[in-house]
Amino acid sequence: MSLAPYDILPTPYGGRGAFARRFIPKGSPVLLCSGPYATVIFWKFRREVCATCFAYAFESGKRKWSIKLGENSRGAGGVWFCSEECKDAFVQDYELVAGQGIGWWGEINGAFERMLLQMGKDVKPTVDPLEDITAADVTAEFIEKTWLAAEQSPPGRGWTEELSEYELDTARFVLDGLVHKVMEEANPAFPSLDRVVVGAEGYCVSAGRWADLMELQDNELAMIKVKPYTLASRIRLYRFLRHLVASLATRKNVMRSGSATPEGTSMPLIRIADRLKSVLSTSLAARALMARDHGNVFGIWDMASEEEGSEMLGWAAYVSGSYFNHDCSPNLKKDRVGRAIQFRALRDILPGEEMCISYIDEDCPDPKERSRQLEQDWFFACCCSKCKRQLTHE
Ligand SMILES: C[S@@+](CC[C@H](N)C(=O)[O-])C[C@H]1O[C@@H](n2cnc3c(N)ncnc32)[C@H](O)[C@@H]1O
Repeated sequence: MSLAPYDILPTPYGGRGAFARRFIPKGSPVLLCSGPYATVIFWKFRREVCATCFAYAFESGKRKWSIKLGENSRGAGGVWFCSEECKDAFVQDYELVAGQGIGWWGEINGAFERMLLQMGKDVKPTVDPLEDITAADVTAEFIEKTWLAAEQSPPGRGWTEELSEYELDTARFVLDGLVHKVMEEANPAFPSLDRVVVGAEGYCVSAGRWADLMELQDNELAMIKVKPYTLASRIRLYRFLRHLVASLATRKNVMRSGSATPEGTSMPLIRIADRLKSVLSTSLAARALMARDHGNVFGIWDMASEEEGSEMLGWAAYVSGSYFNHDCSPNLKKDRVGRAIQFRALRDILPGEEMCISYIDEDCPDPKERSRQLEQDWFFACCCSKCKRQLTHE
């Protein structure tokens, strides 16, 4: 029997949601997700935000964090932390075999940075017809054919095409998700994957597994209909990641990080690089992750109050937290607690009641304006009872 105070069940308006199994008093902690499955800290904040607990250096009176993992040379990759404990926790999280280190992780991120150095050099002007599609062109069949064509064209040599900062951050998010997928396959006994406990914080879960992430509703078609240019962008990111992995495979014989094989190569890197290459040989996994990005991820915000104007530092996929649907009169609130995200009851919740957060500013009194925001930014038409009530009484 599940330890959660709610069940995940189909909703009358499609997809699934969380329904209270018992009476939940106001203020009770309902769920604590200890960490996300995939994360990205915006590149411009990489030195200011701890990669483990997301602490923002400015809030501690510092310009940046000084504890770093990775070499100092240009294009070597790197990641910053607020403390040695956070650095150790990061290594533990990515270590395939305890004590072997995460040299392979540095190599992959270094390769990413080297691709950035090549970007924009010797670019031959090309016209991508996908850039000009309109909502009328977008059908499930068209999207399918476009992805198929992308996976059938092999990764060329070198990468010079420019990607926007947002695209690069999305590529880092997707890469992090794929890395977790292949780590999970390489070591299915990874101890932190399925942790579930009930303690003072209520029902607590770990990041979950790829299969859990894939259970979430995807909104590929809905999003591309609203923003047709995202199809070209997603295909570009897929091609970029294939290039990245191809470049790893050709460098493997000169690597010395991680544990050495008799040939002097890095075993964990080869294992991960080969698995990444295989996972990107079709578009399935990268596409599925992108299809669940918008609509399921949570922004990582600094801790400043709303009046002070808080800043978004990145975004993260907290799988278990993503089962909560939106309601314009929510009964749950969420708070970030370091790397974790916690959900609490905003009021008493009755058995059988759906448990929802708000994805937007629910104080907006105009239901049409709220619907517009949800359709434009979240790609769905709101079916909550407040909207239904307000819209039918107009
Ligand atoms: C974070 S997920 C919530 C879990 C999702 N229902 C599932 O089964 O995976 C967000 C998606 O749920 C659906 N959704 C959430 N709140 C909704 C609402 N108030 N009305 C209609 N659909 C909603 C939309 O499809 C949205 O893209």
